[in-house]
Amino acid sequence: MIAALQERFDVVTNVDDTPWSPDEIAAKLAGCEAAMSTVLCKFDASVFERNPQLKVVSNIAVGYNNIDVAAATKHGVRVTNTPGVLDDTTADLTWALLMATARRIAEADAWVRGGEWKIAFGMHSFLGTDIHHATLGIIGMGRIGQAIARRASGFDMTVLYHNRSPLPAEDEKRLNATRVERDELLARSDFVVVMVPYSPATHHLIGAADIAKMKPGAILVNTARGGVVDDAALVQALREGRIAGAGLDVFEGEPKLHAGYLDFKNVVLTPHIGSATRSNRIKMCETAVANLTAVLDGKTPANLVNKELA
Ligand SMILES: O=CC(=O)O
Repeated sequence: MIAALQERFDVVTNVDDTPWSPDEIAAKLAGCEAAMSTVLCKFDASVFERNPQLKVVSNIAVGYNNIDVAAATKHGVRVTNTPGVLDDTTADLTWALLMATARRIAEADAWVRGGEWKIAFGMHSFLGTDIHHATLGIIGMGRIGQAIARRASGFDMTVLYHNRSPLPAEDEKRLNATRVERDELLARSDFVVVMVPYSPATHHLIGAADIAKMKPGAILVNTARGGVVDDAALVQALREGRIAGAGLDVFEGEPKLHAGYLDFKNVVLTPHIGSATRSNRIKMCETAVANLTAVLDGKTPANLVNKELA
């Protein structure tokens, strides 16, 4: 991908996944018209103030909470993202976490590797939670939420969802999903999946009071963004045995983790890998290149976040 960009542009790269600070980004972008970034790099207002020549920040992600979009817009900088291409990949990981938590896969794997398997079939060993015919509640029924719902039909699940606005009736029918209020979803679901973007409005959307409304045997899955779930509240609820477990791919302040999570075998942890398959990452990069190139060619990019700059 970098080679493709180099055919047309002078490219400065940072390929080793070490995030640059806003100050470093501002300095490295001196003279640059375009930036391409992962969610690791924070583009705050100072980056835009110090780089009036900048035309576009092309994020290689669907989320863009690493970018101060209001500041970008104020400086006429287009912000783009990569929606769509990663929906199925992220839905797959969400299901992997849901199933691993329900059936205690990580815990059982560690047990076998630790040489603890002495009796061939344990009548009471690793009893988990049934997924089939259970109720799945999805908070945030955008494209990824819908991809998660589609997968539930193979498990004969009841699918509830909560969204600001209801889906069109034909989509609800196709997904076999029913819109309910958030409290009802929390109270009825065996699996609660959060799939909303992070913003000040969704900060700690799932906090202590919400977890308290969940069924005691329920499992919470977050593959959306750290900060949407209040980690301290979740750790406390797990400590009190309020819910059966959690599958988590994203954390507040990641890669730092709330240390409490490490105390629980009924929590499955992955390091923000929702979109991490080889073919999907290639698609994300291709989309990001197309967005960036469109702006530099004076065209409206397909995935413009600050649409007022179209
Ligand atoms: O977290 C990854 C993304 O937003 O694409």
